[in-house]
Parts: sequence; C-alpha cells; structure tokens
Amino acid sequence: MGRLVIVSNRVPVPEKGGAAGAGGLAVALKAALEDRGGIWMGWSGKTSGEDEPQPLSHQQQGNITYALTDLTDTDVEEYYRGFANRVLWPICHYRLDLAEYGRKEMAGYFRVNRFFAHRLAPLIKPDDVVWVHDYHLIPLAAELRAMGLKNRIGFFLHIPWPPADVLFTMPVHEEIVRSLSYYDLVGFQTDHDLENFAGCLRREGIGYEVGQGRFSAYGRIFKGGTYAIGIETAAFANFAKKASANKTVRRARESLQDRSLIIGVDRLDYSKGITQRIDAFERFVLANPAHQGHVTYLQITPKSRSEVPEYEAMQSMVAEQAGRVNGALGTVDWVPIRYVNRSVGRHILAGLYRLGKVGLVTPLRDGMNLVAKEYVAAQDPEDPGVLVLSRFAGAARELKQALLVNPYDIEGTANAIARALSMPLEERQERWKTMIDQLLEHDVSSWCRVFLEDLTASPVQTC
Ligand SMILES: O=P(O)(O)OC[C@H]1O[C@H](O[C@H]2O[C@H](CO)[C@@H](O)[C@H](O)[C@H]2O)[C@H](O)[C@@H](O)[C@@H]1O
Ligand SMILES: O=c1ccn([C@@H]2O[C@H](COP(=O)(O)OP(=O)(O)O)[C@@H](O)[C@H]2O)c(=O)[nH]1
Repeated sequence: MGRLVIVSNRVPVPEKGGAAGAGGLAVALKAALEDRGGIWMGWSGKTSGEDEPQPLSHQQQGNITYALTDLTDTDVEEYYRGFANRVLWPICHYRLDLAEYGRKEMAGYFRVNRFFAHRLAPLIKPDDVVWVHDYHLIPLAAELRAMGLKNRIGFFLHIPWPPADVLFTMPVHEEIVRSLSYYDLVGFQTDHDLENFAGCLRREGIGYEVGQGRFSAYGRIFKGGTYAIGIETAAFANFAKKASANKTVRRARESLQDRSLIIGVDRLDYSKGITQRIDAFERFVLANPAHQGHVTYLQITPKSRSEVPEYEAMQSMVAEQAGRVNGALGTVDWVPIRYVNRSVGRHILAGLYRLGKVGLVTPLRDGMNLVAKEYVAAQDPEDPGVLVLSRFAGAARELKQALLVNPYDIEGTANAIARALSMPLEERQERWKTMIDQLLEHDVSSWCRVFLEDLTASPVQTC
C-alpha cells in the first residue's frame, strides 16, 4: 500500500503535547496518515510580503511529514480572500448577490494552484495516493497531471455544490468543472450535491453518467460519490460527559439558574443564518410570554475571514442585532441573548452543548455542519435536548429526527423552538436515539476509510 498524501488549504499541525484541541477531521486524517505514512501539505497561514516564498518547511512527526508553504500577500488576497472566499464560497452557498468576480482574482486562484502543484510534485512517489480537500484547490489535479503525475488523486468538497443555474453565473465555471474531471474520485457531502453536479454536466452537454457512479466528461472517466463527513462521535460524547466537571461549564450552568439554555455555535459567516436565527428567537419570546425570563440563548460566534468585506460587515450587524433584541426584551434581571464573539475550546463546547435544552443550527446553506452532529453526540441519554436543524444543512440528510426547519421562515423556526422546549421526554429520547445510532455508525473514521477504499478501487485516469 502506497503512502497517503493529503493536501488542504489549512493544515492542522498538531501542537506539542498532543491534539487535545483538534477537530474530528484533523484527528481522522492524522490517523489515516499514521496508518500508512505520508504527507500533509498546505498553506502555512503565513505570508512572505511580495518576496518569493521560502522553500517548503517540513515538520516530521512520527511517519507523517507536514509540508507547509508560505504565500505572498498578493497570493492570499487573490486566491484565498478573492476567488475562494468571494466567488466560490458565495456561489456554492447560493449567494449570487455576494459574489465579486474579478479576472485578477481568478488568475491568482489558478496561479496559486499551479504553485502548490510545483511544490508538491517532487514529494510524491509513484504509488502514493493523493487526497485533495475543498474548494480552494479544485484545479490541483489538473496541474499535477500536466506535470506527468499518474497517481490516484481524489477530491472531497466540504461545501455544497450548487445547481447549474447558480454555478453557471460564475464566468469561469467551465474551467472549474473541467478541473474536477482530472480526479479519479470526486466526493460530495450529500446526494443533493452530487445530483447538482451531474445536472451541471448534463445541462451544457459537458458530460454524462456512464453507470456505477462514474461520469464521462472532457474525454475522461471519473467516479463521483457521496461521503457525508462525520465526527468522532464516541469520543465527543465522552468529552461532553466529563465536561460537566469543567470549571467554565460549571460556572455557565450556575449562571443559568433555572433557565433553559438554547445554544447556537457558528463561525461568523453569512451562510450560517445567524441574523434570521436571532429574529426567530425574538419572535419566539414575543409569541410565548410564559418563556419570558425563563430562557437564555447563548450564541457562540468566533470571528472568521475578517479581512473579507462581507464578513467584516457582519461583525457589527450581528452584534447590533443581539444588542437591540436584548434592549427590547431584556429586563433588569434577564438578558435573553448572550452573544460571545470569540472561539471556545472544544472540551468546553462539548459541556455547553450538553447543557443546552435546544441546539439551534439554522444555516441558510451548509455543506454538512458538524456542530449539529456534535450537539447530538453531547447529549445526556437520560434527558437529551432537541436539535432544531435547517433543512438546508447537509446534516439534515442524515438527522431526520431533528426538528427540521426552513431558516427563511422566521415564524416556523420560532414555533420549532417552542415545540422543542415543550417536547415530552419520551419523544426526545426516541428522536435522539435514532440520531446517535446514525452518528456512531457513520463517524469520521468510517468517512475517511470509505473514501480511501473507493479511491483506491477506482480505475486510474489514463490521460
Ligand atoms: O479555513 P477558513 O477559511 O477559516 O474556514 C473554516 C472552514 O470552513 C469550511 O468548513 C466546511 O467543512 C465542514 C467539514 O466538512 C462542513 O461541516 C461545513 O459545512 C463546511 O462549511 C471550509 O469548507 C473549510 O475548508 C474551512 O477550513
Ligand atoms: O468557538 C468555536 C466554534 C466552533 N468550533 C468548532 O468548529 C467546527 C465548525 O464546523 P462546522 O462544520 O459546523 O462549520 P464550518 O465552520 O466548518 O463551516 C465544529 O467542529 C465546532 O466544534 C470550535 O471549536 N470553537
């Protein structure tokens, strides 16, 4: 068995002293790398002014090599902030209104992918299997193939794939679709994303399905499949149980007094539906006077991509909205919304999820949404809380026993909050049991194993 080579924009290099803070994806991919030995390559997160970046920096940890490259300021501006986060991200999240096309940014995106390929290719041995992650690096396989690489190369898209009518508004859509055809396996989070992808191929006669999950396009045959990413379910459930003893979690519990906790946890991102959610919470409180003074809505929202204008604008918008609702509804002894605009460690989050009677996860569009899965895993089996989940999160394809809502329907979400808070114990337990069984069976390790098995079994590209 050849080594595994993982490529992603961000690389979670483990800190000294272990991976206590690492998320499930990092843990699962690290375990797969440890099994077969290999390389994890990506951006160091650092810039090198406008100078030619330094050579790749290597960090060896056991049989894993972390290979990190700096980028220039222009690279980061054009590739990461410009094209990845102001074109691909909004388009894939159905926000045509927010996409800012620029020829310079598009060129920068393809240039940085070529640069990644040139840095990576010399490290790859003929029987290595390469697994590329996410929208930042779609053209990487085409660049590697152009350099003569014949290895198996797989791609997994963590975010949604939109329908043809949405994707085709992007001037460079054909190049993006063509780039995917250079992979041996292209993985999506849900059946809807895969259907949308197939629809894009069909719409302009670019390609078609040839059976057994394979597509023919641009003279190449490749496989497409769905691989819903999971979490480390059993480990996370364990953290949550133990976290009750954590000082911060204990203080949070005491501060609630006898109020029911409603919890939301999201990066500050317009795709997460945070403003609609605050509106829904306000509507719920106004429509249910009996709950006034007896609920606390904790919204944990770390800053994200703050140098991208749309994200910067959201920062003050959400803070002002939370302040306005607190001003309008709060009383001298009750603050309805606790808005935390910074990151909280995973162990504490696990304990807070477990305190939450309602997990409010209402993105307008989301590839998967691991928070939804973590909330379920963290619950006390004897007295589980209720997940209120957007039907537009990838997680909704699996977690059908959540209270599924349309986040654009403010009144509907408000009603779901009320229903969740009054749901009888037996119904909560039944719903939770079905969801936790699903999450235990389809955890992040099985996601990783199944993707790699399918990639290894797929025929190698012959171009
Ligand atoms: O690296 P950033 O620009 O700071 O963004 C953070 C990550 O956000 C996205 O996450 C997605 O992947 C999750 C796991 O599959 C999925 O549950 C979620 O729905 C997606 O939004 C992005 O795709 C990552 O590449 C970023 O690192
Ligand atoms: O303060 C925070 C907020 C979020 N997260 C983690 O960040 C991830 C968010 O993943 P998700 O798929 O929900 O959304 P993304 O941010 O990747 O779009 C989850 O594992 C959360 O536990 C965290 O560790 N601390």
